[in-house]
Amino acid sequence: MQVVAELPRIVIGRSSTNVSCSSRKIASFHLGIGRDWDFACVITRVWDRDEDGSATARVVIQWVYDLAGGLLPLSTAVYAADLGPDPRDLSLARSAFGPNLPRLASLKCHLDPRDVLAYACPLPQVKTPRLIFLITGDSGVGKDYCADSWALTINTRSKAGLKARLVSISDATKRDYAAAKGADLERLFRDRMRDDAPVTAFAHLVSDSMVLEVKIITSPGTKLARQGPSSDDGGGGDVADSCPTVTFNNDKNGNEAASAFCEQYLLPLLDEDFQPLREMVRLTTNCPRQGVEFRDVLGISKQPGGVALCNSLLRSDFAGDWTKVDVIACCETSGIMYASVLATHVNIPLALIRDAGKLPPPTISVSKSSSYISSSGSTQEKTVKMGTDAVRKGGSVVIVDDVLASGETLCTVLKLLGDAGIGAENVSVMVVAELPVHRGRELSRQLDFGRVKVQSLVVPRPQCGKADDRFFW
Ligand SMILES: O=P(O)(O)OC[C@H]1O[C@H](OP(=O)(O)OP(=O)(O)O)[C@H](O)[C@@H]1O
Ligand SMILES: Nc1ncnc2[nH]cnc12
Repeated sequence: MQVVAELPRIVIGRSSTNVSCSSRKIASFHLGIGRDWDFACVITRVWDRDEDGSATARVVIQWVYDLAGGLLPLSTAVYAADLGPDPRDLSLARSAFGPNLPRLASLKCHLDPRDVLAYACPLPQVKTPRLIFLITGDSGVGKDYCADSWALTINTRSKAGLKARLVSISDATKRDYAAAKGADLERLFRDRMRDDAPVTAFAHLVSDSMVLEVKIITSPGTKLARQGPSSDDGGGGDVADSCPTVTFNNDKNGNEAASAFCEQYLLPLLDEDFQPLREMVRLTTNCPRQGVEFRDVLGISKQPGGVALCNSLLRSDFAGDWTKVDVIACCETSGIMYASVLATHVNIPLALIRDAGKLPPPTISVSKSSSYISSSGSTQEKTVKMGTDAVRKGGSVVIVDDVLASGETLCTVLKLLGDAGIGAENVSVMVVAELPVHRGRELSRQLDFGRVKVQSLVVPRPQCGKADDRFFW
């Protein structure tokens, strides 16, 4: 652990036997922190090698930390090398890396998920929010009021002890986010948070979190009464392909209705059962090809109780009414496993969509681009088919799949259903795991399927052993 701080500059050496803060090393610090400093303070104490790990060595090291701790507030910058893994080095790392520290921590988390380079630097834990509720609605419907109420309800009532944090998506938030994630700040500033499809616009930017939209509406009379006639209506109004996760009617004054809504609709989304399912999705890097992160969603079935848990969540999380669903549609291969178990339990027939040549005629067909995982970089196309009698024209269909990634598979199924006379307004989608980074919702919106309600059970957990999973935001 070595530190050079400015005004006064501090060089702190911790080493056994050989004092390593030679003038050569100090010279190299010059390169590390620039030349605009006047002097460096070198703090060094030594112990004999055979006292490594002894009480004496511990006292010596503590002395260095105490002295550095006293001097750091007086410094303006720090040069750091060989920090960690001692957690006491964290404050030195903070001083050394300043506002870049969260970004460095996030990069380390992604590039070294198993913490092989534990000795490189003691970095803070990256806290990834498990779930983000985007509260939307026209100006004056009471977004701030409801957000306050719901955060309070979550913080006091969540059985899993999850904590909610309120954040407004201001320029400052975007700046913090860009610093932490290395995102393109210019683009974040440019892209307005679109009220008509905010999950689509936002989810890929926070791709380790589940993003859900809670839309607040009121009658025009209530809005007028609360806000006055001269208000500027900043919201998007009713948009044809708006598809919020849940909608809250905030016409009644007082907290009672908001709090009851949270209990009924939001708290179940924080159900503890989603967490084990999320953890069952293992990650393999560079599979099936270099640069690809494979999420083994089908592997849930290899874990004790995995299929049963998944099935029960698919059943209970569905925002619609299973008794009004005519058919569950699924596309080979992996989706069929989850769809068939679900179909058995909700007693609904399956419409199987299979590769050409695997279903008896008569069939209808559509061409399909490869899924993100199955494509080998090229744009391969194949034909998939469905029996003409698999769905009734105008019937109500739920598509079930294991993964939503690029959305190619989902859009193919939607096209096929469209050709069979099932309009987007009669279709819902349930997937076990969503990988927002591949922007499947965006593709479905581009192809005019924005009105289709897509629900996913989990966004697989970020592969960082240190993430604090009790942290809701
Ligand atoms: O959103 P997308 O990029 O289309 O990815 C999602 C699809 O990818 C997988 O199918 P795939 O046919 O690759 O593999 P499978 O045979 O295991 O179902 C998965 O089962 C989904 O259907
Ligand atoms: N299991 C998976 N992991 C990663 N990307 C995918 N795209 C489709 N399926 C996927």
